[in-house]
Amino acid sequence: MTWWSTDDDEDDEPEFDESDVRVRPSRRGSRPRTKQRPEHADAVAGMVIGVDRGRYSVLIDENGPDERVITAARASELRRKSVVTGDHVDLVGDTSGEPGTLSRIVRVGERTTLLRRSADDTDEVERVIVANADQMLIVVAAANPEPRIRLLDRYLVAAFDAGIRPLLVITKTDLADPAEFLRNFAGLDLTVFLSGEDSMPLDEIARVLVGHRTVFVGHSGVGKSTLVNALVPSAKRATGHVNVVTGRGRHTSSSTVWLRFDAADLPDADAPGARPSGAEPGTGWVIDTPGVRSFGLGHVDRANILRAFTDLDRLAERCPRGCTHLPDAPDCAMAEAVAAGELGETGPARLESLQRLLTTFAGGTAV
Ligand SMILES: Nc1nc2c(ncn2[C@@H]2O[C@H](COP(=O)(O)OP(=O)(O)OP(=O)(O)O)[C@@H](O)[C@H]2O)c(=O)[nH]1
Ligand SMILES: [Zn+2]
Repeated sequence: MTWWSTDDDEDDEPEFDESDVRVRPSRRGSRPRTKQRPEHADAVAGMVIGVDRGRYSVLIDENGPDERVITAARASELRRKSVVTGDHVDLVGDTSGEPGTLSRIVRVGERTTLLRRSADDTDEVERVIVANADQMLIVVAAANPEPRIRLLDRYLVAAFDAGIRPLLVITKTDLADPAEFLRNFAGLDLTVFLSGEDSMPLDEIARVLVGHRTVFVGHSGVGKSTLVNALVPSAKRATGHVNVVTGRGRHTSSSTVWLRFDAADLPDADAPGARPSGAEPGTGWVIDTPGVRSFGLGHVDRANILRAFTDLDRLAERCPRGCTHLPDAPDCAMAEAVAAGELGETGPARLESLQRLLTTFAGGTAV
């Protein structure tokens, strides 16, 4: 997985039934799992950044001299294999991107992460939001609307389940002090940015965006658009109904919008001495989710929640078989270790967070 300990073996990775081919080596190295299709040896690599009625917008030669967005369809040989935004794909046919041309996607690369949601918590049918994002930036307001613990829990579970590292931005700190709210999450290893009307921590956020694909999520009215526009000034023109990604793409019906983040585009980046904290130059992706109104978690596997709490998860093998790890679980090794102070000062808060998430969201059998 992408951000927690990777020393466990490969069996712990989520299994995506579509991942039997890969076009890029995974970060785990290159096990020879590729099904070679020599007939497409000359295929061009790209990344899907929009899906609209069976047509895919694919970015080719990212940051290169021939960068372009082309339109593609799925080759019939892919059969029922799905193609979603964020997928790394291989293309054949006309990849020029000239108006009216259509390329063919012949391979889909193995996904490192997959962010999904259900329609509601009882629905096990999942919809993919984005593949291969490695961070989720959760935007919560300190007030107006009031922050809600359960809502943040919900985002965290979605991130943990996807194998994505969560980050938190608290906006509107000029209206209220979020300290009390944040105390509920003290046990989590969560990076928190505080943002107010006249004090947006753009350089600090920029530093975590460079080199990453970060999905932005947040409830309506929390100031997500304000933040996105500040981080990606060119997005200003793009808010509303037309989503321009690189100036060439138009993607209206997918629930995600890919915006290129470039640290050099931040306000005052060129003014001498204007950036004492100095965001590293570089680019990344801000993936906005204007169409995502809710995060149903009917598909979530409790093992994925546990895995986000590496220190506690390790103790689970000392638990009685079928232990729920909840407050009423007899002889739970986690509770015993925390009570014995084995997990340090933040141990109790971490266990409480884990129990809260397991109680509220985890389906499936006890592990
Ligand atoms: N006081 C204060 N107001 C803010 C701050 N950030 C955003 N706002 C205001 O909050 C309101 C909502 O901001 P938006 O950026 O439109 O919120 P959003 O999360 O994109 O909401 P939707 O557009 O409904 O998805 C706007 O009136 C903003 O000006 C902040 O840090 N402090
Ligand atoms: Zn237990």
